[in-house]
Amino acid sequence: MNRENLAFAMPDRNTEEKARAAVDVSHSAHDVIAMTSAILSADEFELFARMGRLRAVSPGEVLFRRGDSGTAMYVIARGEIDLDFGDDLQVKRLGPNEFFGELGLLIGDHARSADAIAACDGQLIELRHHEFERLVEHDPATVSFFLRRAIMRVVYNEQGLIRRLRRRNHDLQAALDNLHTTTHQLNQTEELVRTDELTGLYNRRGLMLHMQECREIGLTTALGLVLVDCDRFKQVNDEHGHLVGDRVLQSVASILRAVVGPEDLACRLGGDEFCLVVASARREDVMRVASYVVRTAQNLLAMEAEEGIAPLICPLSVGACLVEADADWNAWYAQADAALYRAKRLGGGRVEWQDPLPSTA
Ligand SMILES: Nc1nc2c(ncn2[C@@H]2O[C@H](COP(=O)(O)OP(=O)(O)OP(=O)(O)O)[C@@H](O)[C@H]2O)c(=O)[nH]1
Repeated sequence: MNRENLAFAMPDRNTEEKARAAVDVSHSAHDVIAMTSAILSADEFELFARMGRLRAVSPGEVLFRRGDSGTAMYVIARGEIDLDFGDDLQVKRLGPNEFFGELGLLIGDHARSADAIAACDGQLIELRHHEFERLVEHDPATVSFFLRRAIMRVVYNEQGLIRRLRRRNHDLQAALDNLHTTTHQLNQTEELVRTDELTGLYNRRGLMLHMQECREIGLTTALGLVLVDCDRFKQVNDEHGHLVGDRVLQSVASILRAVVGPEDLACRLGGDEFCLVVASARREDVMRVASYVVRTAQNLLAMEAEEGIAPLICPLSVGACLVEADADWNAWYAQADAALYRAKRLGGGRVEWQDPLPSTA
């Protein structure tokens, strides 16, 4: 190689001193930085310049792409090269006297870990894998120093990568924890939106959402609907106060909770009106549930009367029916309410059944 052409590229005193310092392998921070830098010492540069070939590059020229199999190392004699490691890793810009692609020289057929692209006009020294033996024969001491530097650089880069991965892992874990917390809060909020505050049963909104979900999963079988209304509840409030009235409503909720199966749903529709959606298409199952509700209230009332305590419950009127899962809530309610109305008219504290009403369409 013409040494005059390379005169401009020879490392200056500073660069050389930095690299020389790296020859001393005591592991001070400074040494590690010098050893892991890509700036060649004067000896290294001279050796590579003597044994390699000059290659001119123009801006944007691609030397290799990530994943390409490489068998050459490059030393920058003039100009700048960008190494792009992809993802969100920072592009590394190398300048004069720096080297890259060393694993191509040292081990040959090595998959490149970055794109190498010329940032401007420049000149590179190219050394191929098969020339490695020649380098060793020519100047084993400098090659040995270069090898040590190359290994340290790989280890240093790897440690940097591990640190970055750990940090990213930590960030991901924090984001995941955040997501869990938010999901939990959303679930809690959704639960609150669906729940009646006083009794803990589903509220009307919860019932509507439940019906919507049943339709979305394609539930088409008939269901039982049990409409429950307190008898003379206003009187409880008037005679014993609102708090006692609240406690009575909570007792009704407890009876409903006790009778529902895992597939059924208990709901407070509002005021002193409740309902049960029973997952059965059999009249006898629905009537069993409805009768249990009325009888339990009656039994509790009998106990109260014996003990002469403030009311914990009141008589309940119930209307029961079978409804089509795909019919709308108004049709369900109208059918059950017809039965409930009869139960009230007959004096309350009883169950009435209603077959499907004639269609009004
Ligand atoms: N304590 C209490 N009372 C409520 C609540 N919500 C509604 N009420 C009262 O419940 C009463 C319901 O009265 P009505 O609809 O006349 O029912 P009722 O007195 O049971 O009459 P019948 O159903 O005909 O036997 C009203 O006085 C409402 O103020 C509540 O959350 N707590």
